[in-house]
Amino acid sequence: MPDTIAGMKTVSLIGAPTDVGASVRGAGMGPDALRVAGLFEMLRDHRFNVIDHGNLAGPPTPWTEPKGGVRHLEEVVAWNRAVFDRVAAVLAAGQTPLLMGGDHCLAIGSISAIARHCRYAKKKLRVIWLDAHTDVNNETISPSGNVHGMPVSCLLGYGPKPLIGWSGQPAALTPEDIDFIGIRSVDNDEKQTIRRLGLQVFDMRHLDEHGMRNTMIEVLQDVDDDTHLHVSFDLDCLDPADAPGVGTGVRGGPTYREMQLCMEMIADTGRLSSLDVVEINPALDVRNRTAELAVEFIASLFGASTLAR
Ligand SMILES: NC(=[NH2+])NCCC[C@H](N)C(=O)O
Ligand SMILES: [Mn+2]
Ligand SMILES: [Mn+2]
Repeated sequence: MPDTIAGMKTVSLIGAPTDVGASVRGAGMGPDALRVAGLFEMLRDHRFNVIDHGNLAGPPTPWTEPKGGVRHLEEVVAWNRAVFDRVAAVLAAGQTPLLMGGDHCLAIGSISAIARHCRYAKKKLRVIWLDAHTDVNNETISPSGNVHGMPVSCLLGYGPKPLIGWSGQPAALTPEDIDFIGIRSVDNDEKQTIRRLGLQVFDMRHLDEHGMRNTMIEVLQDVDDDTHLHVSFDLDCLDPADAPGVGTGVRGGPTYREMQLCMEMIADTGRLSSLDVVEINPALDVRNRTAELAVEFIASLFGASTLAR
């Protein structure tokens, strides 16, 4: 492994087996799919200490219709509370949290805990959001009411009341703290929010025109020694031809090679400090291919390039 991540000694796997923020069932099986695909062994083979904390507990998904524009709010709060508490504990122990979702609503708890940690540790938080979607809906504009389409709004302080302010500040993130990569599905009202907040969205058009290398140089330019880099990796960022096991797949994603380069360039900064791996839906997958692909990309993210020791 490159020396740059030598400081990252213990990776803590946290399973959050729920599809509470989605309307397609199955993302709750994501943590075990990642285990079966060998996530623990891969990290251990790359000389990390790895602790698997097992799965968090939370309420079952009730599969009710949205109320006040939000589906399953009470259960979403309960799951995120569990995620927040465990991610906070792992960070307090000086370990690197790797959240195994579960759907993308869990990024609310995960990134809120990380933002609070960064404030106390005097680190500059930067979030890289790898996704086909910007997930910047809220209860007034969401076409679905699904909270997995709202985590970014909640973290920016614009979501349903019970889901905002968890970091100890009105907003866990400011718009400059987050970069979106791979975007190709944005709802109409989300587009206005993106423009109003000036969010840094590197959509597929941008990747087509500038390539992954130039895009990542731009994204990573101000990452320095004081930066805590968090990656929120929604597997639907990939093309569904490569990653069929997702609930809201959108064709036209980055290629396998482009995604590998993205991961390697993040690894090269030596500043990756936490990770969400979300939206794997084994019920829709083909022989666990999507979880296996995720493990390959996570290996690159943690520094396992072809010529690394
Ligand atoms: N994390 C995800 N897969 N999000 C998909 C969101 C889809 C759509 N924009 C919605 O709000 O319902
Ligand atoms: Mn998505
Ligand atoms: Mn997402």
